[in-house]
Amino acid sequence: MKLNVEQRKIVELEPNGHMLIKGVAGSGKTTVALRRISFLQTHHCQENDDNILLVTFNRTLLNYIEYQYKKLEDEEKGDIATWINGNRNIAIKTINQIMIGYFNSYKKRHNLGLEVTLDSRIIYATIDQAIDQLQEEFSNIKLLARKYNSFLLDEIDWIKSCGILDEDTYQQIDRIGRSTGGQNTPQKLTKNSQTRKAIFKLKERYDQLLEAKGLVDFKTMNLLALRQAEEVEGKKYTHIIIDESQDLTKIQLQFLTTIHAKKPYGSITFVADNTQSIYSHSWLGKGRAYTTIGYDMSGRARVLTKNYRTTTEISKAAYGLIEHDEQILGNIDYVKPALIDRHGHAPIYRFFLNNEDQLQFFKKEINQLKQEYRLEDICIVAKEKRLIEDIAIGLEKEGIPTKILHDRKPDFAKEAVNLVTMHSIKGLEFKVIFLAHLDDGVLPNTAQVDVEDEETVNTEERKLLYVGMTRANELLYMSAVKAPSKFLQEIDANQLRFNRDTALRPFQPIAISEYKFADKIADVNSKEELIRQWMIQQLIQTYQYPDSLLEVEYGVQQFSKRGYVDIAVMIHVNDKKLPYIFVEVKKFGVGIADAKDQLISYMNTSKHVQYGILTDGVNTMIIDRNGEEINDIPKCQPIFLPETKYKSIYKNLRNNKVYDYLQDKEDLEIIEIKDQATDLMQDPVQPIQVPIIGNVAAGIPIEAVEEYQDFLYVPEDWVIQTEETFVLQVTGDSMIEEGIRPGDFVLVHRQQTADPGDIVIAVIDQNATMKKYMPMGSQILLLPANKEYEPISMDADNVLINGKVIGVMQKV
Ligand SMILES: Nc1ncnc2c1ncn2[C@@H]1O[C@H](COP(=O)(O)OP(=O)(O)OP(=O)(O)O)[C@@H](O)[C@H]1O
Repeated sequence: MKLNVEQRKIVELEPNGHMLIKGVAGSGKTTVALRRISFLQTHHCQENDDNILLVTFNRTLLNYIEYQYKKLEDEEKGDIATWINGNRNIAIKTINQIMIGYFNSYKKRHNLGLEVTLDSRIIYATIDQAIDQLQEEFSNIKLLARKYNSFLLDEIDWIKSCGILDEDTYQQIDRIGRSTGGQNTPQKLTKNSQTRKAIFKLKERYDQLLEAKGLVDFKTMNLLALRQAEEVEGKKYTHIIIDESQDLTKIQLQFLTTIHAKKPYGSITFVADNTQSIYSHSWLGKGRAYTTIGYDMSGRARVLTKNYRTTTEISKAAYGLIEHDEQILGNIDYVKPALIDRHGHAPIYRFFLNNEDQLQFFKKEINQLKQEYRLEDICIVAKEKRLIEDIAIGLEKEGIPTKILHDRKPDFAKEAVNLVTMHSIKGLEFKVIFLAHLDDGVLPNTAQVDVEDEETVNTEERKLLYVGMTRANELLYMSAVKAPSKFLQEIDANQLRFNRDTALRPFQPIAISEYKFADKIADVNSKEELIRQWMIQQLIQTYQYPDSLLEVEYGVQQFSKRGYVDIAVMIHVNDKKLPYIFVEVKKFGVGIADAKDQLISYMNTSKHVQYGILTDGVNTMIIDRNGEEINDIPKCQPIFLPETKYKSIYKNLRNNKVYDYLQDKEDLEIIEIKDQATDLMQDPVQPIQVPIIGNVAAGIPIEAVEEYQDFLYVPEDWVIQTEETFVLQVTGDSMIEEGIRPGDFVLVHRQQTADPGDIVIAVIDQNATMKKYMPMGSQILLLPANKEYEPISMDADNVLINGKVIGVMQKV
C-alpha cells in the first residue's frame, strides 16, 4: 500500500515535542502510527534507553494490529516488519497493560496486598454498604439512596477518572453531559452543594470499604499507577504514540505524559478522532482542549480527511448519521470527511420480527457470501455481548463456524465468522460487516439516560453506530429486530437497499397526506395501504415509472371471478397500454409465502405481465413470468412510455435520400431529421412551413391563396423555393410502385414545365393526377407506377403541368 502525500509527510515528520494527528474513520491514522514507529526508531533513537511506545485503548485492536503486522512480515519483508518481534525498545500495549504493571510496582513498594476487582457484584454490594452508612449524616440528600447506586458509582468513577483528589475541586468542576434530572433521574449536580459533598464523602467511604476487603476498583488502580509513575523513576519512553487518544481518561493521559522521557529529539503523538469517542469518561473526546493536559496544539495538528476503508456508498450513509448531531459537529477537533471515489454496494438494511428471522437471514447471506469471501472476512457486530453470544450459538447450530473476538487473544486467521461488540470493533476492519440488533432500546440504551443526559447518550450511541458502519471495507448489512433504532431513520433511506442486488429501498412509512391515487383507495387508514403506498413510491422514485403508468386496483378476469391487483405497472407497446408488472401487498410483517399462488394466478390472466412483486414491507419476493424468484425488476425505460413523437419517413426525390422524420406531438415545429443511409442526425433545424392544401385530385391552385390551416414542417434545403412549395395528400394508388401510397403527403414545387421522368401533378380535363412525365414528340405520356393502370397519352396542348413532386412524406 502506498501512503498518500499527507500520510507520508506525517510519518516522516521531524519529531518536535508533541503533535496531534486528527483524522476521520479509516483515514489511515493507525497505519501512519505504525509506520511512524519504524521511522522514529531508525532516525530518532540515539541512546540505548530510547524506547518507543504505541499505546492503544482496547485489547482487540492491539491483537489486530499485531496480527496485521505479523502478516506484513510475510508480505512486505522490509524495514517496518522488523520491529515487532524481539525489539526490546519497542512496545505496543494497551493502556491497561502498562498501568497494571505500574500498579503492581506500587503495591510492591508499599507492601500492599490489594487486588483489582472488576466483579460488579462486589462493587455494587460495597457502594450499597457505603450508601447505608452515610444515609443518616446526609438524610436530606435524596440522591443518596440505593436505587441510584449505578448513577452514584458512575459519578465516583468519573471523579477518579478526572483525578479529582479533594472535595473543593469537585465542588467547582463543570459536569459535561450529566443528567439534568428528569422524572426518574437524579437531580442536577449543582456546584458547591450538599449533594456534591455527599457524593465525595461516599466516594471516600466506598474506597475505604473496598480497601478493607483488600480490593481496589479499576479507576483507583489507575490512580495508584499514576502515583507510582510520578514518584519513582521507572522505564521511560522517548517516543509515545497514543492511538484512539480521544477515548482515554484524564488520569490515563496524565500517566502517559509522566512516563514520557522528555528528550530534545523525543515526541508524544496523540492520534484521535472525536467522532469515534464512545466512552463517557473520556477526557479529550468530550471536546476538551489539549491545554487541559498541558499541551498547546496550535500549529501542531495534522489532519487526514480521506476515508480509504469504506466505499463511497457506505461512507455517505455513515456521514448522514453524524451530520445532524450538533455535539459532534461543534466539537473543536471535528474533521469533515472527504469521500474517495471507490464504489460498491449500498448498505443493506433489513427489519425482522424476531431473532430467528434475523439469524436465518445471516445464515442465508453468509452461505451466499462464501462464494466470494472467506469466513474470516465477515464480522457480525452487536451492541451487547449477550446478543453476539446468542447469534454465535445460533450460527454454530446452523453449521457456520464462529469466533467471538473477546479480550483473549483471538485467532483472527481462523476460518470462522467473527463476532464482536460495537465497543470492541473500534479500530478494526472487515470486508463484510453485519450490524445486528440495531433495535430500539438497545441503541440508544435508554437505561443509560438515568446517568447522563439524553442528548449526551444519543451522541455517544450515535457515534457507536458510526464506528460500526465505518468498519466495513466492501459490504455493510444493518438489521433490527422488533423495533428499529431511531438512528436508522436519520440515515437517508435512499442510501440503503433492501438486498444486495436489488434497487429497492427498505420499507419506510409514508404520511397519509402524501398518498397517491387517493381517490381510488377504499380505506386510506388500512394497514395494507401503508405498504402499497411505499411500493408506489418505490416504483416512482427508485424504478422511475411515472404515475401515469401505475394503476391501483387493476381489474383482472379469472374465469368467472373478477380479481383486483393492488398495483399494476403498465407499459406502452405499439400505442397500446399493457400490464407489465403486478404487485400484491400484504399488511406489515404478516408474511408473504401464502400469497405467491394468488399473484401467479393474477399474472397468468395476461400474457403481457412479465414480473410479479409480493411484499409485506418486511419480506419481499420478486418473481418472473415463470414464477421463479429473481433479484429485481427492470427500471422504466424510454420505450415503455407513450410515444411523444410522430414518426415519418421522407423520400427526397431531389437527392434520392431517405430520412427519418420525427415530429414532437406537442410542438409540431420541433422536428428531428436523420439520414437513414449514414444514420447521422442532422443538426437541429429551424423548419419552414409548407401548406397542406388538399389532395392530389384537387391539384394546386393557380392563384396564390393566403390562408391555410395545416402545414408540414420541413428543413429549408428540402424545397426549391418556399413560396412555391405545397403539400398534397395522395388519394389513389397509381404511383404505388414508386413507393407512393394513398395517404402519403407529397411536396410539390409549382412549375409549368418538367423533365422526362419527373413525377408531376398534371391537370387533364380539370382533374389533377400524379404521374410520371414522359414527352414523346407532340404527345405526352403520363405513366402510372402501377401495373393495374394504363398509361395516358395526351396531346401536349391538353396537358397542363401543375407542379413537380420533390418529395414524399410517409407515416410509419
Ligand atoms: N494511502 C492509502 N491507500 C490505500 N489504503 C489506505 C491508505 N491509507 C490507509 N489505507 C487503508 O485504509 C484502512 C484504514 O486505515 P487505518 O485503520 O489505519 O485507519 P484509521 O484512521 O486508524 O481508522 P479508524 O480510526 O476508523 O480505526 C486500512 O485498510 C488501510 O490499509
